[in-house]
Amino acid sequence: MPATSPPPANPGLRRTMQRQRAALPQALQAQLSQQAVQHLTKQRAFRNARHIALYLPVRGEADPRNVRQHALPQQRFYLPVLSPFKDGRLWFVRWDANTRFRLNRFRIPEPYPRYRDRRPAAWLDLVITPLVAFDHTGTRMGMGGGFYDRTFGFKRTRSTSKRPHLCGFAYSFQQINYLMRQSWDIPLDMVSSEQSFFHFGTGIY
Ligand SMILES: Nc1nc2c(c(=O)[nH]1)N(C=O)[C@@H](CNc1ccc(C(=O)N[C@@H](CCC(=O)O)C(=O)O)cc1)CN2
Ligand SMILES: Nc1ncnc2c1ncn2[C@@H]1O[C@H](COP(=O)(O)OP(=O)(O)OP(=O)(O)O)[C@@H](O)[C@H]1O
Repeated sequence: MPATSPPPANPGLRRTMQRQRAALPQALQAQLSQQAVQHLTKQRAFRNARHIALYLPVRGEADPRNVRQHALPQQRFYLPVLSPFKDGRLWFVRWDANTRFRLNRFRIPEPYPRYRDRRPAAWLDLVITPLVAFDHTGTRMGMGGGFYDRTFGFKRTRSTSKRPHLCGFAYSFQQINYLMRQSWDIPLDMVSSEQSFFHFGTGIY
């Protein structure tokens, strides 16, 4: 990798992958998502996790919502909310039967950002992340807002604690040979797709 600053993230690839994702027929989205849910929920990383962040899928994203059907009694679920402080970070707010939703500025439903329902990012065990593309080293390309990278930036320096584990959730066609890792990128620890479950690195989950 060159020592000079990296080129900007590839907007052409991002758009192509987003379009391909949105073009999947709905029944196929549901079927592939269900298989990825099965792979994920068999993992020790899932069974050992108590506080788990999911996301509500939009525009053809793989759908992790049925993960909750495999919930163990002690598990609690959370959803990302754009921080009301407009600092480009995500809050994670409890998702249960009482959660009320509104649309955020990207027209994605999110829980009302009630401070008392919020769990700091560092106190989550497992974060299921949406993604546009990923590679075999765990590099993630997202929607381009930098929200997950900013929110989990603390993982870079906290080498003794691997929590929370970041697990991408995707269709296998979203795997790309090689994504340039940017200086701010926080790599994924795992990815679940309909074909496989990937563990990157050597961490014990
Ligand atoms: N389902 C889901 N929820 C999520 C994310 C996500 O990727 N998927 N996010 C992941 O971070 C956060 C929201 N981030 C987002 C960032 C950009 C766009 C988006 O649509 N961007 C437009 C450009 C819009 C603009 O510039 O105003 C685009 O891509 O065309 C959407 C969500 C939190 N919630
Ligand atoms: N820790 C950070 N501090 C400051 N800026 C950041 C940080 N992380 C990302 N950014 C900025 O966010 C922008 C978008 O980053 P990137 O394209 O990697 O987003 P993404 O991971 O695809 O998006 P998302 O996480 O929202 O799905 C970059 O231009 C970068 O400058």
